[in-house]
Amino acid sequence: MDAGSLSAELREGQRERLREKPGEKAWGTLVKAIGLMSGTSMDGIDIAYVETDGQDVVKCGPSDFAPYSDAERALLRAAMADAAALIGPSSKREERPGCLAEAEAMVTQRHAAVVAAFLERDDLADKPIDLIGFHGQTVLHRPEQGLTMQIGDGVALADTLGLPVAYDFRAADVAAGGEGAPLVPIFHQALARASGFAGPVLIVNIGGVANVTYVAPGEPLMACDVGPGNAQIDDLMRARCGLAMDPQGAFAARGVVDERILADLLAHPFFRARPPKSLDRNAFSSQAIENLSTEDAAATLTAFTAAGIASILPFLPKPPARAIVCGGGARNLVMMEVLRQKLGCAVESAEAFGWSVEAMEAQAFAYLAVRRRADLPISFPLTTGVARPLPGGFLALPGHDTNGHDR
Ligand SMILES: Nc1ncnc2c1ncn2[C@@H]1O[C@H](COP(=O)(O)OP(=O)(O)OP(=O)(O)O)[C@@H](O)[C@H]1O
Ligand SMILES: CC(=O)N[C@H]1[C@@H]2OC[C@@H](O2)[C@@H](O)[C@@H]1O[C@H](C)C(=O)O
Repeated sequence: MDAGSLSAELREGQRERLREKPGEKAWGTLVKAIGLMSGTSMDGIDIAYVETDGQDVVKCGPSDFAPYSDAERALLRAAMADAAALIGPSSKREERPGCLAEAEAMVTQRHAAVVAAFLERDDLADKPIDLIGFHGQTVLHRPEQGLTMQIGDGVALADTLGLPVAYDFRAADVAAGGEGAPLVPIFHQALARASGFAGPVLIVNIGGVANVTYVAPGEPLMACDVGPGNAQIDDLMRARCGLAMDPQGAFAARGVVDERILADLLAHPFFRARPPKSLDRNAFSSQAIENLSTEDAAATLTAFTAAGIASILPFLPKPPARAIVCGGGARNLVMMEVLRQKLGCAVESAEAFGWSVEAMEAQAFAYLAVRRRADLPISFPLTTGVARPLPGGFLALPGHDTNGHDR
């Protein structure tokens, strides 16, 4: 079957479902999509269901999270170290040296299992899925060298699930001279527009790395990575206490910020660089906090993340009227408090607006998959630095090669 007849069959399936449910609102042009995100904190896989036209209409449904085991996380860390071998003028992003091939197979299989389990949910029983958005796991991000690598085999995932899969979303942007990240801003903009905020809004995502999106009526979408997120705090907690994170910021709350070390950390040239800009997970060293107590180190790293986020303020066209925080960092009470001090505006959790703290990125990749299918741009001059709005991602159809060619 070719790509055209497959999508015709999907469209027919969609009509069939609408016929079956006369009482339901006919979301004729909406695509039923699942988004999958394995973020830089490497804590696990977020999965979310979204119905969207890839533009203004976004209906978010159920979501879930599946943690990686310690062994899987160790394999991802080893893959990240092995990916560093690809840095250099002759590097090719298709290469999988060291344990990268094993890690990629694990990532693909775990995602397939997570989707299969998710589809068993009762609340998805009457929602046949049209499309999957598969981010994969970033193991290397060096846009200045034309290199960004997300492992995860989209073609294999499409075959395993028997569903179309959009994947490898960052490559086209980096190939066109962009930063390749962040990509979630166009989704943030859709949410913010639907909420009808009157003034400028700063959406702050605190995952492994922190990034922001600035949305203001009548102004172009603007976004960038802003500094470290939780990754260094997680590394500290794992190394010192065998914990996955600083729960609710409890360690940071008992510590004292080392202002000298904080100032040194903030002297990094990244914070003075104009956006667009993006970061590798391991861009910042944790050496400076090695001699501090765990509590003081956690307090200092938490303040570092919050100050990094605030460092974007001078680059914004107008001061934000409010900041909306998503990503796991929104669960860190100390982080939220320090952000309130540093941003000088109302700082609220995404949940205050009915948005998801945890599932936002997975939802975004469902939305971006739909944009891929519709050939709509996902990156923009003021989000990744790309010269003009650019679509991104490849589409794998079951039994077909990337972008629908028969195998
Ligand atoms: N209850 C909590 N208290 C403190 N920190 C938390 C809590 N829950 C989550 N976190 C932090 O959030 C992190 C996970 O955040 P998130 O899921 O947004 O990351 P991610 O998916 O890797 O994101 P990104 O791709 O944006 O880097 C955890 O590693 C942890 O540091
Ligand atoms: C290269 C890469 O994977 N970057 C991630 C990372 O995690 C947060 C921040 O750094 C952001 O730039 C991006 O992820 C989100 C999902 C994005 O593209 O918007």
